[in-house]
Amino acid sequence: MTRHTRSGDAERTDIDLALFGALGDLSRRKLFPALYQLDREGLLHDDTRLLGLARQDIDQEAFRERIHGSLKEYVKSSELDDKVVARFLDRLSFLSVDFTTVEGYGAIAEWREQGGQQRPLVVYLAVGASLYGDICRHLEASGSLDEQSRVVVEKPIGYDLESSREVNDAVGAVFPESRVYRIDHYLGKETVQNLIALRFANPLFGTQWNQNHISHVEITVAEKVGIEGRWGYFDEAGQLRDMVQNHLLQLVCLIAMDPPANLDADAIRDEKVKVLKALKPFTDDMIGRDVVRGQYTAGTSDGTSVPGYLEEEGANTRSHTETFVAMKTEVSNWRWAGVPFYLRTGKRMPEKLSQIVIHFRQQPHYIFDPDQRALAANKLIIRLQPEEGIRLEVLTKDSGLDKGMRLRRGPLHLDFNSAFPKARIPDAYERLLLEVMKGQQYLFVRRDEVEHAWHWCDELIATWQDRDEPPRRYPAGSWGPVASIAMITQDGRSWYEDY
Ligand SMILES: NC(=O)C1=CN([C@@H]2O[C@H](COP(=O)(O)OP(=O)(O)OC[C@H]3O[C@@H](n4cnc5c(N)ncnc54)[C@H](OP(=O)(O)O)[C@@H]3O)[C@@H](O)[C@H]2O)C=CC1
Ligand SMILES: O=C1O[C@H](COP(=O)(O)O)[C@@H](O)[C@H](O)[C@H]1O
Repeated sequence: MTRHTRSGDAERTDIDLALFGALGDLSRRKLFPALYQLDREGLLHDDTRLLGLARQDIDQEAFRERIHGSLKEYVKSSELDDKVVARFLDRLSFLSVDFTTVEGYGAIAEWREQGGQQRPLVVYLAVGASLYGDICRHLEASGSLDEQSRVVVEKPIGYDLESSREVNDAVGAVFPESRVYRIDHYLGKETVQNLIALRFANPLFGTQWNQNHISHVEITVAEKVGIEGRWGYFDEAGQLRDMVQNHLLQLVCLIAMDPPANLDADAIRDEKVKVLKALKPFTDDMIGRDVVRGQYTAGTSDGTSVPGYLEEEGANTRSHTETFVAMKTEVSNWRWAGVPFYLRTGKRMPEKLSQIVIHFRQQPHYIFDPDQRALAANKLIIRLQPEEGIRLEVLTKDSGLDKGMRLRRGPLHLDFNSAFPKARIPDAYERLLLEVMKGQQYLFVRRDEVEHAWHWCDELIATWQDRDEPPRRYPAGSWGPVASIAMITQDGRSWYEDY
């Protein structure tokens, strides 16, 4: 078993991994490339075995060929090492199973036995949530599990609070919470984890992190892509369920939470739950003023014409599903009362950009040029992607004999790529898979977090539905509906645009 230390060192953990949905998009694009990278970094135990499961009836060789193809497509050629590729492919086996019937599951127990020694089984469910219950039950019934087995489940966990409870109940009937790993891949991103280090390792920020010193917080998660051929899924969900319920609310939690007593998973997750419980519910009049829903129309992306949402393949041309949301919310507690959190996320924006901007308050008494007053506040910009880094905007005197005491805004900049040039920034799934293997849950979402997040979103969606308003249009390649700019300017502020 793994010995975990606070410095992150861990012996390589010997596990068996059973990947359900091994021929799907997520496995191809993310999971196999991430597992390969772990092997390349020497983080997979020599004896670790990987079993792919899907419906298609293909043999071992064809499976390995497919996975080799995925590595060639999704791993940089400079990172493909023939020796490691051969070793990695050698770990793979494949089983064709219909996940909905118990018959095929006996072969999984046999594969476990062939492996000889008793190593923990990690079950990764890279399939739709409607299959989670069947898979867990059949695994148990076929004797494939023991008290060390753990399960990894993908988002979305349901469609609303009620359906998420059904999914969690079905998984929980077989696996106790301490062995359930709910993925939110944003928690695996390097800079997101850095939020914990930044806030709780630096006294400078620790003492300033509250409503006395911070005027407002901005979170932007802009995507350049549209819905990528996923109309069926996306139109049911919309951007609120697809991005806000999980990724953006997790970011809010990490910014707003109180310091945990230690770095144990439950200490961190207890604090996150308190934030979710303190999110201010939206009333009908707040929705009209503080929330903007948008849907993209035809426009351009990287200079090329792209269709609008309603012209995407498979579209229902009357859909009111939102592809953009901007909102002002608040965490109603002593630390944050009166501090707006402005969130926005959308598809088909001009660029892929995820960043958090912490706006500090101005000095209580201002003594410089009145024309420069708007400049006079520090900002902390935490860039999640691309070009991960942290920048603190500070004010200094503009140099030159003729400048008097004119102020100049300048950055104290920590760009991870240039500060740590040899360190490859791992993909989120690499970090998350490694933590599952080590049996560490702090980067995974606990059931009550999911449920509080759904509760808050469900109330918002119910009010939207009562209002029955169509989303506002924005052309693909823009920063969203004009109303999202008006929403923040009504408070005398603007979205941070120094990209
Ligand atoms: N794709 C992505 O980028 C992301 C996906 N997710 C989540 O990950 C999960 C998987 O998504 P994705 O990879 O896109 O899905 P896909 O539809 O691309 O893949 C599904 C996989 O499951 C297998 N499968 C489905 N039903 C059965 C069945 N009854 N019996 C056996 N095998 C079955 C398919 O096998 P076969 O090919 O043989 O039919 C296929 O390998 C979903 O929950 C999704 O929401 C989350 C975040 C991002
Ligand atoms: O979970 C999801 O995330 C992606 C965006 O992830 P990122 O790591 O590229 O920022 C989003 O496109 C997708 O719709 C959503 O399901």
